Amino acid sequence: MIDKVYCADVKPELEGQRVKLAGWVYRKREVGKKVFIVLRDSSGIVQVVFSKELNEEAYKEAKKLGIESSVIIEGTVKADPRAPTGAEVQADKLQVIQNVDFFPITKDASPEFLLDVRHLHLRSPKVASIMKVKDTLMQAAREWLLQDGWYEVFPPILVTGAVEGGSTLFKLKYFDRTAYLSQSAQLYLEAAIFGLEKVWSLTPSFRAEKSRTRRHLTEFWHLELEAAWMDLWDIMKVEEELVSYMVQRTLELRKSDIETFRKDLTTLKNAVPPFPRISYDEAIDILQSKGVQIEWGEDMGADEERVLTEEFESPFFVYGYPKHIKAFYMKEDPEDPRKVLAADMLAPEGYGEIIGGSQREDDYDKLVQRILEEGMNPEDYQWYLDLRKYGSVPHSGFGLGLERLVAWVLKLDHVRWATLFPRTPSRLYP
Ligand SMILES: NC(=O)C[C@H]([NH3+])C(=O)NS(=O)(=O)OC[C@H]1O[C@@H](n2cnc3c(N)ncnc32)[C@H](O)[C@@H]1O
Ligand SMILES: [Mg+2]
Repeated sequence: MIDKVYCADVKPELEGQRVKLAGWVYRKREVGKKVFIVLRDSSGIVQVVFSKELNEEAYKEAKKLGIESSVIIEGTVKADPRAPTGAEVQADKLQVIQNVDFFPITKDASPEFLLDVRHLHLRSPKVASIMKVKDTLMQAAREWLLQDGWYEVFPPILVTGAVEGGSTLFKLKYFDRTAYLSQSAQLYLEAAIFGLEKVWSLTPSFRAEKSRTRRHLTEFWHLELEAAWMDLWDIMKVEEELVSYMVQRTLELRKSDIETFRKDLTTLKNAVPPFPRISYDEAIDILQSKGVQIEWGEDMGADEERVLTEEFESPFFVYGYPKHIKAFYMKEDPEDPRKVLAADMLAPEGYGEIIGGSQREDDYDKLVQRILEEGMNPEDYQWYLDLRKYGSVPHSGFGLGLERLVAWVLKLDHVRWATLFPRTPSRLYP
């Protein structure tokens, strides 16, 4: 490994020190007998100056450099308030690893072109910031889950049935059988709670969603929790404590990356428990009072949720949805058989649903009935039904869409920017 420092390490207090840097040419300009390079590495950028007077050989080589050329440079740190980071390196040594004559990404590149060359776009500082924020959100989640006594488990991705409706399953040939890509690890997490009680997983989930919205991917990263003995209200508290810790910790560790995307941090700072809670009934009343054409019993889509989020300055819950618009596994509300014990967490600023959660039906016969009502075959879910035969317990859980959380935290205009290689109905390459 090269004995180097990072661009972000080059600060005014290092004035006079000799440093070695390795990275890529991010920007380049020539002024008189000097070449100014903005060098990029994983930590950020720093200005590097090559001058004919200091070292003619390095200066001549620097003149030939193209954008994104990979280089190793050595030189002396000089504090300079005019430099982008307050200090620069006056280089006297340049090793060109690979010179690039033409880099295809230009300033006026369209979003679709950037996605066509996503493998090259990943290196941009803004994309790197998104991925650092996503990394920190998940590191924070792991911190919280560990200290709160949750076990990470590793459920299968190759499965035999739907969790969230058969219409969004990706089917594949599994030897002489049919398999599907997992829509959610939930059912397997429910099996795990009888030994571990509180479990979580981070897996890719797959939805053959034809909806082309700014919040749908066909493959997304799904953080899911499941807990024995918890009811809906318990799991909602877990959700708000986890999301609050993730957001506040990321604000603490990645503030400058976040501010690259949004200046107003109010809603992020407001993400502290208790999050506001409204019932589905209250949500319908609010929407109708704002002129939205929606009746009780109808599902809220992205547009309705966007309107609803205008009422809040923090994430909030909507609970108590009608049974017929929700999944088979959700427990009927004992106080109102038209409803289920389900709650979604919605992010403000128009982002809407980031978490779907519920208390699960723990009665064998009622679950069989719900499976039949949904037109599914109980035999396909025999293993899942068994969990209601051998020491069934009240239990609840939820799934958080990691890209949707990142999109809200950074105010991205589409979840596709929150994942390394987005998958949508029209995009499978690169
Ligand atoms: N363990 C559970 O209880 C999870 C449950 N079985 C489930 O999958 N619920 S969900 O369909 O609302 O999806 C959960 C979250 O997963 C995200 N999600 C769900 N679908 C998508 C798509 N297509 N693209 C991106 N993100 C998506 C979104 O944030 C949802 O709130
Ligand atoms: Mg949902």
